[in-house]
Amino acid sequence: MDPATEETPDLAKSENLGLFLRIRPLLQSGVRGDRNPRFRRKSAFEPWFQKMCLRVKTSRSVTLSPPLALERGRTKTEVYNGFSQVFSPDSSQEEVYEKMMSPLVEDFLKGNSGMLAAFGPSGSGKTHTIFGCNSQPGMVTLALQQIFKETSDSARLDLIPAKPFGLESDNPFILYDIFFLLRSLFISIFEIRCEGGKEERAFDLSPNGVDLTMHRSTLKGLHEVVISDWRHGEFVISQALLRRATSPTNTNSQSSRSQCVINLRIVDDKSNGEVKDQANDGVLSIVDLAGAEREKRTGNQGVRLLESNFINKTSMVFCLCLRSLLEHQKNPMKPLEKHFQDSLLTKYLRAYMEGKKRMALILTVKAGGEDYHNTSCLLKQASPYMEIK
Ligand SMILES: Nc1ncnc2c1ncn2[C@@H]1O[C@H](COP(=O)(O)OP(=O)(O)OP(=O)(O)O)[C@@H](O)[C@H]1O
Repeated sequence: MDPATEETPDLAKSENLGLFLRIRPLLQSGVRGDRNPRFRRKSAFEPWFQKMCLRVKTSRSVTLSPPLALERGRTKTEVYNGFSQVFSPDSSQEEVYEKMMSPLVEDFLKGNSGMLAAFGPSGSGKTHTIFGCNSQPGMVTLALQQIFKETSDSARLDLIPAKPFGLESDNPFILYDIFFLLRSLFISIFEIRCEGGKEERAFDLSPNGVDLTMHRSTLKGLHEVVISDWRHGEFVISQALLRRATSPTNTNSQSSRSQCVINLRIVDDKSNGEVKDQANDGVLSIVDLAGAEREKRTGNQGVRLLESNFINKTSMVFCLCLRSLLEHQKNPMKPLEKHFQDSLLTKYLRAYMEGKKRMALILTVKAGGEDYHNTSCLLKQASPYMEIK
């Protein structure tokens, strides 16, 4: 097969962890997001093609080349192959959604749990991918749209012939309401942060949300909001994000300073009044990790530096869990290390860290010459995860 037209593996059938790579477009110098003056000055004189360290080779592989200044040393061009899909800098949110998120949502609508986590250096586009903006809605909004579209479509199919509750109308809004008498969608959203270098803690970001405590892998006190349609869901999330910890740094004008998790849960048969065990419901978790950062690059000091240490530690623990899972799967004699205990996020995501539930990772990277080190570290570290079952 022509490598340029390689097909994305069918995520629903594949047993492997979905590992996606998205390359952020180069933002113009001085545009928010690239604020380190040292790099801005240098790159102003370089032609655009010299600024690129990462290029799409095929739909599933990339070529990483050191910037010219580094090339004189020992480093050379490397190819990273086997991603579920590589998204080029001009890929749209819809394209990313279609290839990466939609199979997880379809699985979720069948009652299965799943998780998508965005992972990558600070400023590489994790938050943009997950939440997007008004003109480019992200994975969460697009997922809500798909959930409400598919559920109202299936309501139409299931309910019109039966004419439930004696309704004669074929008004789709009425049918849609009928559907949600039978099923409800709940959203919860929380962040894990570390204030002033103290112990990490979880905070509910929903209205009237409180501090949360974790018992085993369950958060006590996490509030769920019932969602009536996708716009309502989008509104709840946008309000919650106003409460999320963000700060300007040298690498991102609005850098996330916390790990943020959104959970969607559909509950069936609300009308029969039975209280079901929530543990059996399918939950779709979407995780926006705070971006690992190098001190030299961010120039963080004081509180920002303490936050950085927390962010880097969580990223490291997350990677150690996946590394251990991979080694254990390759050699079952090798025990699965209990790294998940070392951070709140991995404790919460334990089932995923132990390979018991389906997950997908999207690695986000910047392709500028000055991003070579960060991009190279991430690809070296994370590309083996594509072998995880
Ligand atoms: N695909 C994209 N298209 C256009 N702009 C993008 C894209 N990805 C990221 N950006 C822009 O780049 C900047 C940094 O992105 P974002 O805040 O999503 O990074 P991040 O990885 O979440 O960083 P951090 O870990 O510091 O929170 C933002 O201004 C964002 O709008």
